[in-house]
Amino acid sequence: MCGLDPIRPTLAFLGPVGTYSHQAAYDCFGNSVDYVPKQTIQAVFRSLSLDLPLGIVPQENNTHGSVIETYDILRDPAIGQSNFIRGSTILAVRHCLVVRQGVKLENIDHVLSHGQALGQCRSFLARLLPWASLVPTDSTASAAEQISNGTTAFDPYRCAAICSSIVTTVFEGLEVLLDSIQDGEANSTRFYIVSHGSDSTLPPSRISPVRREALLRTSTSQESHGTSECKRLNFVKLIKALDLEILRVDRRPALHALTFRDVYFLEVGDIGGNTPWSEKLSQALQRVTYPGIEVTLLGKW
Ligand SMILES: O=C(O)C(=O)Cc1ccccc1
Repeated sequence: MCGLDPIRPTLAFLGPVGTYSHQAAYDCFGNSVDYVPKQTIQAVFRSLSLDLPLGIVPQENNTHGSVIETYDILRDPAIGQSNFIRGSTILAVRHCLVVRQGVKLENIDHVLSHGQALGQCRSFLARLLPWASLVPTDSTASAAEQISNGTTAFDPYRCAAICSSIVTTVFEGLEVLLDSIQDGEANSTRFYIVSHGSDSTLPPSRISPVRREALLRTSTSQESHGTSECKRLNFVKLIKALDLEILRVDRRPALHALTFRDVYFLEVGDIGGNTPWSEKLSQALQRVTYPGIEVTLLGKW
C-alpha cells in the first residue's frame, strides 16, 4: 500500500485497474479516496480494516441477476458485526470483445471473463462464437491482463476477453474487436459500498441516495438445531411483522448442518412517516425477535 495518501481514505475493489467495480467506485468517490485492487470479491471483504475502511462489490445485474459470490460472502457472521453495507450505486455496463492486436473472430477459441460478464453476453457468444470455450476469471480486467501479458493457460492469440474498452488503455497490445456485445440493451450492474464499522463517515459521494434502505439477513439459528425451537422460518409472518417496504429478496443455502435450510437477504425501504430511519429499523428488528430465528442488520443507508 506504499504511495497512498495517509489522509485520504482507501477503498478496496475487485481489480486489476479497469474493472467495472473500479469504474463504479470512481464514479462515486472520484479522487477523494485511494483505490486498492484486490484479486477477488472475497478478498475485498476480507481486507476491510481500520487501514482500509472502504470497499465496493458487485451485487446484481439487471440481465444476469444476483452476484452469487457476493451473497455467499454476506452469509459470513463478520458482515453485520465488523463490516457493513453502507450504500449502493448503479453502473451502465457496456461490454467489448477485446483481443491481442490483429486477432480476428475466426482465430478465437477461448473467451475469458468474469462469470457475470459471460452470462450477460450469452446470446452474443452463442451467435458469433458458438465453438469457443468459456473460461471464468476473477474479473473482467484480469481476463484482459492475462491475454496482454501471456499468462493464460491458452495461446493468447486464440483468446478474447469480455471487458470494458478501458482495459486497452491499461494493458499493452490489446484492441477492441467488437463493441457493445451485451445481450440486454440497458445492461446495468448495481454495487454495494461496504465499510469496516457501521458509522464511520463516508467520503463525499457524487451519487445521492434515492431512498433510505437497509439489508437484513435472516435464517434459523445454528444454536436452535436439535431443540424444540428449531423451526422453519415463517417468512410471511416475518415480513408482515417487519412492516417495511420489501425491495428485494435473495436466498442462499445456509452454512449450517441442517439440510435445505436457507439464509434470506431482505433489502428493505422506508415506507415514510416522521420516525427516523434508524429508529424505525430497530423497532422492526424488535418485532421479529422470535426464538430460534436470527435476524441481523447488515447495513443501512
Ligand atoms: O469483473 C469486473 O469488472 C467486475 O467489477 C465484476 C463485474 C463483472 C461484470 C459486470 C459487472 C461487474
